[in-house]
Amino acid sequence: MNRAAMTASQKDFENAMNQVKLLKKDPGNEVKLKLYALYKQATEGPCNMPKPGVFDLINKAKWDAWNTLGSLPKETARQNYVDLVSSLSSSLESSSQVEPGTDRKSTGYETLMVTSEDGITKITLNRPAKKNAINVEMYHEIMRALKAASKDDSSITVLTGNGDYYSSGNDLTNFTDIPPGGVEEKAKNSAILLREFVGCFIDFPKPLIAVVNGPAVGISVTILGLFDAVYASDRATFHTPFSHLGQSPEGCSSYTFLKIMGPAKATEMLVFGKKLTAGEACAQGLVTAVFPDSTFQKEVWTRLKAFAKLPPNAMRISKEVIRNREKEKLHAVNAEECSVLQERWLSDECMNAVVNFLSRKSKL
Ligand SMILES: CCCCC/C=C/C(=O)SCCNC(=O)CCNC(=O)[C@H](O)C(C)(C)COP(=O)(O)OP(=O)(O)OC[C@H]1O[C@@H](n2cnc3c(N)ncnc32)[C@H](O)[C@@H]1OP(=O)(O)O
Repeated sequence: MNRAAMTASQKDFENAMNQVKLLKKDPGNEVKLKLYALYKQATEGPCNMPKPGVFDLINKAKWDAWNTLGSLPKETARQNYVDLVSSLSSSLESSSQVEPGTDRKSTGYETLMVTSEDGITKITLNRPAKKNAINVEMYHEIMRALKAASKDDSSITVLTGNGDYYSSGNDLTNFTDIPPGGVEEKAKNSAILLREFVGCFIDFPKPLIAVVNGPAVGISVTILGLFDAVYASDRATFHTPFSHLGQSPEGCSSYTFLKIMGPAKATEMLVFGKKLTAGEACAQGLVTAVFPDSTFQKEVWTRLKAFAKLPPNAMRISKEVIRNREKEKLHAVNAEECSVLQERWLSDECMNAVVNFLSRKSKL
């Protein structure tokens, strides 16, 4: 009897492991850690591995989850794993039944909303609960959306944010997903991703407009120098706290900001991390126009719809004439900024700043 139950449980365990691979929705980090811990306990018994170092955030979280299970018997861990997967499968299935074919699914983007209407392709950063922080998936999706927009039949392209923030910049948890090659490989991959991401903005062929609906931080600010117009709500702020984060400027801002506002003002922002109000950013040339938050959407979209009626080829060619002679320079600046950052990401200053944010010791 006992033996039959154990055999059945082992089979269920294997089925459950397969079911996890087939889950359509990500169950979230907390659940994934529980699954990991139960799997390790069920297959290897109690955790007797040395505790990973403080910077090895992912392995430390895994170790903590496993270690918490103490001396839980292997069979119980196996059963708990099976129960957790079964509850997970039914809850994820039922939630997808409640919202069949939502907008996000139909557009094929997880972190963005992309619409095309009235000659305008609108790309909306859509992680409002995380202040539209740009995670790795969002970097890839923005590049995909820009490539699609460059070829669609819209005249202009707009980037904006959903919720109270435009974007809080790079998602600092991007730094916690360390590949087998360690932090050096992570820094190298991030530099490659960043270079490709910024390159898409440098090369974007149509008028590109930022509708800055709220505060903007880090890379969401620096790339504004590559936009053709920037409209801001008077609630928006512009903040590039690179020194606070042990990092250095990107998005070609080491070149564009100097041209836009001059070296003294650019240094205040990029080196000393001075946060600008929308009015200040407009006075310094980073922002095209500022509108009261209460009428922001109405005024901006009226203006954009009028722009989108202009002859698209003329706009595209005018942008080419204005921007093309700078392109080579911008790509060179982008490459240099990424290689400097690759080193910075490995510095104690940067690692401490990320750990402080993740352990909620510091906010901007
Ligand atoms: C691979 C390419 C790299 C490119 C290099 C790019 C560099 C940069 O962009 S540097 C700038 C990085 N950004 C930051 O340092 C901002 C960090 N965030 C904050 O300081 C604050 O969250 C805030 C001031 C933006 C907002 O504060 P508050 O209004 O108090 O809201 P919360 O802190 O409670 O945020 C809500 C929720 O969102 C999460 N979150 C916000 N920003 C980020 C972020 N940048 N990365 C990761 N997560 C972020 C925050 O953790 C909260 O999450 P929960 O605790 O789960 O609710």
